[in-house]
Amino acid sequence: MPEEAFTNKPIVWSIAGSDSGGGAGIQADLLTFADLGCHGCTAITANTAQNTCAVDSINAVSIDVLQAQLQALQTDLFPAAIKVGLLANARQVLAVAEFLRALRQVKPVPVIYDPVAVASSGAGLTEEGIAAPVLEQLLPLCDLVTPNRYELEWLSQTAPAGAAALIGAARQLQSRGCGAVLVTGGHTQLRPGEIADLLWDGDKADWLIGRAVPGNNTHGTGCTLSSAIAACRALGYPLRDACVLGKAYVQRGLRLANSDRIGAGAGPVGHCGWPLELRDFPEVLLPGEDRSAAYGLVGDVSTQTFVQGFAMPDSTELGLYPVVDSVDWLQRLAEQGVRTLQLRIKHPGGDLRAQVARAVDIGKRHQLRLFINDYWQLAIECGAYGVHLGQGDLKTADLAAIQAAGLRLGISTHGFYELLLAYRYRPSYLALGAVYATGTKDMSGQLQGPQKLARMVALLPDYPLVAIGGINLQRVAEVAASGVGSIAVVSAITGAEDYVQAVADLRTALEGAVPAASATGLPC
Ligand SMILES: Cc1ncc(COP(=O)(O)OP(=O)(O)O)c(N)n1
Ligand SMILES: Cc1nc(C(=O)O)sc1CCOP(=O)(O)O
Ligand SMILES: [Mg+2]
Repeated sequence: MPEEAFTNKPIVWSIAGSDSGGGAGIQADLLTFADLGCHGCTAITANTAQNTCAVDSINAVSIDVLQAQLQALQTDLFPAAIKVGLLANARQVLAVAEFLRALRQVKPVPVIYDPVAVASSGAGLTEEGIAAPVLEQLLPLCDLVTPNRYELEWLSQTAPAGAAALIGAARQLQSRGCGAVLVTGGHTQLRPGEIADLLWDGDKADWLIGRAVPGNNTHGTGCTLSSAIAACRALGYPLRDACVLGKAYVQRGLRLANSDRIGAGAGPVGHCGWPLELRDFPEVLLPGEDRSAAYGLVGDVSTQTFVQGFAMPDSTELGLYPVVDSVDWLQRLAEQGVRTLQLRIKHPGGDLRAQVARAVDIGKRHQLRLFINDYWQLAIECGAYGVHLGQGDLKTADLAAIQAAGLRLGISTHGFYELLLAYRYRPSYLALGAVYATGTKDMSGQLQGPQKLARMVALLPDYPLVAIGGINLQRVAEVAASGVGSIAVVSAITGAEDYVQAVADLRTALEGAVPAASATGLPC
């Protein structure tokens, strides 16, 4: 039963070259895997002799030796994700592709390919003639390919000048059969001071914009990024979140290790632990914002950006936050002294406007923080306290009108990418879900669990944050340990035998709960 590895840590493989200087390749990959809580295994493709100044030689291992390593790993240490780096010649490309194809038949595993061809010093790292087997055999087996600008030129056979051309080249490369392409921005500053990576997933271009870090310790950034993404995939993060986290991990390494002095040339990027600080995370570019022209997104749907953000609630701690589907429920819960509530009518019957107006009236009489889900126009018309919108609504709702009317805005998020995107609007609160599976709404594929929740909460410790999804009395302590200031529930109240008791118990549990540094699952 090889795919059931005997391990309680996700196993990640690196199929890559050894860097004798310890800054890139296998050495960087193993440091990254360990740092992010994974066990790293290796299949070495080449033994390079290099230091921080130059690559003196590249010594490819034989196909037998490469296959022997892969075979040994497969029988005992089945991977949860694989990073592929330097492949020294066409024979290696074909052997790795053949192996991955067979492995897929056993169990699909995310494969992240960093198409290393040229060292940052400019030295060529592979034999001529590997582009064709890479494109034809390896690429279709990869979930993500992470070229830098030069590697993109090499593989797409184009010389993209400018952002729009980069998007075109990434599209073209992805159309060769891989799941997505992440073009790293270290070699091209499209705007001063910004290092932007482009993610093309076959559907949509996303720019992840980081800040340039002055300094020379940049060796191994590409290897570290791809191995961090592989580690995050192994830990269960979806691709977009894994890219955001990988970029944050590299940014943190650049920031914290930049005063290190290792070697006379470009020193290694740091490996400094799980990123928990917002300043290391990229900004997600919103289409239609001023600088989007510089990133080739002219003519896209217009988006409003908000320098000042939305009106804030009176407290960052919104407490117990029931989400209910009728005005009667609002009335009942307001009478129980609940202060934050949401009207979420998914199957409207009767006069919707009248229901929203009645809800707003109850809200005013009881001084509620009352959010109206979905119906933002009615919420504005009726003078509601606030509106709650999902990610899809952000493309269609008139956010400027909501803001101008002085309404608060809550936004749903599911994972790091959506959190960073929604945060760009500076809403009145951010909802993080779904913490657990729930019968109320199909959230499969968007479940976070308490540990991921805590890692997201750590980014915005002073911002109003709401946890939602499958939360009940037994889970309140675990959720509140993340430090989140509010807990939204549907069925724990509206499905309870005795809702009065349920409200009392949930409030007591929430008030008695304490944030715990250990909730992130990281060393404190
Ligand atoms: C507090 C809170 N968080 C998330 C949601 C989900 O909102 P949305 O994404 O708009 O999905 P629907 O609720 O409309 O199905 C919420 N309602 N409240
Ligand atoms: C409406 C909703 N939105 C979610 C999100 O994650 O965005 S989870 C969810 C359902 C919450 O219901 P319950 O408390 O019964 O699990
Ligand atoms: Mg909604």
